[in-house]
Amino acid sequence: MKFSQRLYDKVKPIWEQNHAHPFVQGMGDGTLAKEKFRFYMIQDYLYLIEYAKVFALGAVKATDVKTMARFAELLHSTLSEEMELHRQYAKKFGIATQELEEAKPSPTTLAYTHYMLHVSQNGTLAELVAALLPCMWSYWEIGKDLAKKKDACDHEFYGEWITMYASAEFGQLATWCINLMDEHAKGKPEPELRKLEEIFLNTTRFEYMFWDMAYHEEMWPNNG
Ligand SMILES: Cc1ncc(CO)c(N)n1
Repeated sequence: MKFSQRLYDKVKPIWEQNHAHPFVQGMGDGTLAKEKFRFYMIQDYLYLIEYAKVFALGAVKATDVKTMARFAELLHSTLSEEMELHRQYAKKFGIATQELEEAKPSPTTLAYTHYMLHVSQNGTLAELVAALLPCMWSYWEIGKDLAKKKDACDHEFYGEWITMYASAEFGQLATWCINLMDEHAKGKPEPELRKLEEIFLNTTRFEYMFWDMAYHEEMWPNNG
């Protein structure tokens, strides 16, 4: 069995919870409150700034030029394409550039991004890939799932989001990451595989928490 299949089986129940989450379902049927999506967009923009740095670290840790180039492409496409989607949404939702740039991360955004950066800075390339894989893979799965729903891709607010994450281009990036994980897991002893599995599980848990944080527009307690 491929290592990625083992990872998938391990987190399947959590991914099912992601798909069933009212935030995700609300994007799919178009009923999600705009305020919640606005909150999500701002937090996700902050998330992507840190996430892009994980790709930069991937380029640093890559041991061949081809992998290095691919990480550089991912860094570029995150900054110019994925974050451009967010900037366009910000315009649509009346979020000024200044508000976007001055926004502060919620506890969940901070914990999630810091965990990913910690693993990426201190771990092996395989550990870095295990940390970022749930982000790409689970968004692609959610995108494809929502795109199947009637009219979802044409929705005034959520259609562009669904179209981007369901796209073949995004799918190719996710597939590349899945293959890279399998390549780097090959021949590794069981204790190392268990460590990779734990990292993958942790960022999967954070993905769920991110949806939940957005749905509840959760910042620090006591308005602090
Ligand atoms: C929280 C989160 N996970 C994954 C992605 C996909 O890149 C994203 N934009 N945001």
